[in-house]
Amino acid sequence: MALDDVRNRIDTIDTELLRLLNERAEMVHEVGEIKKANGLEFYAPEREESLLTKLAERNEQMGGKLPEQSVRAIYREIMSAALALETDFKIAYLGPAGTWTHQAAISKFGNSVDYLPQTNFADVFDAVARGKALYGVVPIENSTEGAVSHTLDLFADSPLKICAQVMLTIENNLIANIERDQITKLYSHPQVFGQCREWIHRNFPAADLVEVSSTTRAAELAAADPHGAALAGALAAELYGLSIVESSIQDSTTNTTRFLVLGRKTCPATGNDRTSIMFAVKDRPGSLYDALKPFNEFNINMSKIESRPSKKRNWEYFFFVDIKGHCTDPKLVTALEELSEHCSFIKILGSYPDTMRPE
Ligand SMILES: O=C(O)C(=O)C[C@]1(C(=O)O)C=C[C@@H](O)C=C1
Repeated sequence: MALDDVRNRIDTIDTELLRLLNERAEMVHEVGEIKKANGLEFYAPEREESLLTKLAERNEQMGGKLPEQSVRAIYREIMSAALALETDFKIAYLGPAGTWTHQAAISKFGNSVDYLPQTNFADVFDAVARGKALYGVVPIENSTEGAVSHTLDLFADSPLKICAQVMLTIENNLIANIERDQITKLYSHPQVFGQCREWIHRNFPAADLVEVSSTTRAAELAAADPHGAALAGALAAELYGLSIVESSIQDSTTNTTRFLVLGRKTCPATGNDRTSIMFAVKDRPGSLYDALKPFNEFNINMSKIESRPSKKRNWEYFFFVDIKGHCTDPKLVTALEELSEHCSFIKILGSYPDTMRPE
């Protein structure tokens, strides 16, 4: 076929696709009206999960040319447009624009919704609690650096629930607008310095390390410093017109950060869920051991445990535990009841799809 003929064929397909997308948008609008009338959540992570899984399966069955990742990316944007049609959809995130949290939020909610950058973790929680944003996105743990303790601490006094998680592969780069041999100062977020510790030791052992509040701020400062460079993502480099001097400098090739989506309600069960809880145990010997025993008894997989000072009383700790399953599963209900007997405080932070696939 001649080039023009193929392009004409593509034009016809695109017109048909557009007609179908608008037909879908009509349906989505109807879903939105039903949700409004019934006070339901507009964002439905469980439905998105099952839809994306089904589409990936169908694509494979039909021997589709598109890789699964592309199908998911295309539908991410279709659903983003759907959410924007259903309501005034705002997402608060740890800003400024260009941070890894911003990228995680976009990878979950797409480009059609509005994003509200916040200056710190508390403001993200606050924006959602006060209804300035429908959802918030915060980092919770990194595969090499561990827990983000700021986020954990904020759950103690928050009414918010976790409704989804986002896994993002983190690629840090050395970015600057000067030559490599002119660099004497490195700007970045402390977590990123931690993720690139060995690389810094090998490449810039004498450089001054300046810790700042975000990788975007690091890029901004590096752009104005004749001897400075930043360790940050590609989006931050683009925002401040910096070049990537060296890409992918993190010590671990599988450097991944897990982010949480916070909202007012948790997510319904999908069959593959994770539940996050926090609790404080009574002050007596063996209480933590006793508290965790029901998980063993009921064969519930515990994937994570962290502890943080409660900040309410000296030497009292909050434990943050993630378990496999949904908080409405009968065996989880019983195990959590048993656990609560050993606790001076317990809170279910939420149940949500346990997708470990990086976006
Ligand atoms: O099915 C729904 O609940 C919708 O709101 C529609 C839709 C979609 O585009 O398919 C959009 C957003 C939701 O998060 C999930 C699915």
